Parts: sequence; structure tokens; C-alpha cells
Amino acid sequence: MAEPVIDVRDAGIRFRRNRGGRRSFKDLFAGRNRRARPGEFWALRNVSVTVNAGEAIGVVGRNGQGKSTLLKLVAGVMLPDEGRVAVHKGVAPLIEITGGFVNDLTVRENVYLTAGLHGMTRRTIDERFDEIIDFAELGEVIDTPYKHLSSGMKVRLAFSVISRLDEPILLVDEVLAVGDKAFRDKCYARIDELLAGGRTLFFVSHNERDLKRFCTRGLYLDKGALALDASITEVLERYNADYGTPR
Ligand SMILES: Nc1ncnc2c1ncn2[C@@H]1O[C@H](COP(=O)(O)OP(=O)(O)OP(=O)(O)O)[C@@H](O)[C@H]1O
Repeated sequence: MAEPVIDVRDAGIRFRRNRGGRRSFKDLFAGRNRRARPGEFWALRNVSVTVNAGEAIGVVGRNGQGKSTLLKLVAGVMLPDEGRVAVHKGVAPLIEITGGFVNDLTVRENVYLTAGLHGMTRRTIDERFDEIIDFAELGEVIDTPYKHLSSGMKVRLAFSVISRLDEPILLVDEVLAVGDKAFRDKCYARIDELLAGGRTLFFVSHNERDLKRFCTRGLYLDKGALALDASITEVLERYNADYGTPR
């Protein structure tokens, strides 16, 4: 029996285009009206998706079409303005380089903090710590503040910690593109292992080969709407037909 782990129903989220995008005090009492106010736009609207445990989903679309926003809704770091997003299992989000890591804490402290926030006990972290550091190849900077790592090193740390969490749902945005090739290959081998172990994957990428490697199902976002939810092959065909071959 298929077991739904994510249920997105008619979800919509709107943003402001201009800076200082705070809504006014008066807006707080105006209710969540369904029309975007001046300067606002719907980054996603009328999106409905049900995901079953163990599915590997590739999210495609041109820049700025709402892919990262969809992942943030699933991660629970953003809330929809319309509709609902129900996530029934824990999420390991690899969605922003800086996500969750604290600049002034060391690499070691950040590993404990992030894994701890995802419910891992101190003892389990102790057990996995060396392996996390070895995978990230960051043995020499364990006691260095996070802010002094290069962007590639930050990605290594994030991937290594997040992929060692026990959360059943893994969200991977394009962060991996920053890593060098050898590291990327290692990450991909780990994602293979996680999928074989039954994890559910949301994968945002502009790389057709990677999408085909991991994903069976695709979501094509275009102009803030879900243009197609089908097999990854069909989704890539449609996307290519609309906009040419992705990089
Ligand atoms: N916090 C925010 N405030 C205002 N606008 C935002 C915010 N986050 C995203 N946007 C806007 O929402 C739209 C969708 O952004 P999103 O990052 O989801 O696109 P994407 O499909 O992931 O793009 P890319 O392929 O470039 O990563 C864009 O127009 C973006 O500028």
C-alpha cells in the first residue's frame, strides 16, 4: 500500500517584489485575502502534489519558477498563504548553504547543534561524528568557526551532516553544484544508498543526467504553477520542448 508522506493541497505563496517587503500593521487585520496586493506576486499557486514514501522526485523549471520555494514549503521554513502543506515524516533539508549553521560556532559545535535539532541523541552524534567529518574531509578544521570555511567546505559539511540524519525525507536543492566533482560523486553515491534504504527524495536540479539518475517522477514548475506532474522522462521532454535542453 502506498503511504503518503507529503500532501500539498492547492498551495499558494506570494512575495513582495520590492525591498522593505513588510506588510503593514493594518494588513495584519485585513485577513488573508486572495488577491495579491500591489507589488506582490504569487511565486506558486494552485499547487497540489501527493508524494508516497520512497518516491524520488525531480523538480525542474527555469530560474525563478518556484522550485526552491516548493522545497521550503515542504521543509516547513515557509508557510503557504493559501491551501495547505502536510508533511507526515521528518525532513532533512539541504536547501541553503547556510541553512541551520551558525557562523560563530565551530564545525564541531555546528555538527552537534544541527544533528541535535533533528532529534539525534548526543550519544549517536558521538558515534557518527568521525564519519561525518571524514566524509566531509574537514578533519583539519574541526575547531574552526563555520564562517571561515570556503563555500565548497560549507556544502561538504552540510551534506555530510544532513545525509547522516535519520529523517525519512531528504530535500536536495542545487547546493551540490558548488562542490568539486570528486565530492559530488561521493554525494551521489550516498544519495543512491539513501534511496535504496527507502528514503523519499525531492531533488532540484538543472542537470538532466542527475535528474534521470535519481528520480522516477518529475514536477515541472512554470510561471508559478505546476505545469506537469509525470514520469521524469515525460517531464524533461516537455521542459525541453518548451525551453530547450537544460544545462
Ligand atoms: N523571500 C522572498 N521574498 C521575495 N521574493 C522571493 C523570496 N523567495 C523567493 N522569491 C521570488 O520567488 C520566485 C521563485 O523563487 P525560487 O527561488 O523558488 O525559484 P527557483 O525556481 O528555485 O529558481 P532557481 O532555478 O533560480 O533557483 C522568484 O521570483 C524569487 O525572486
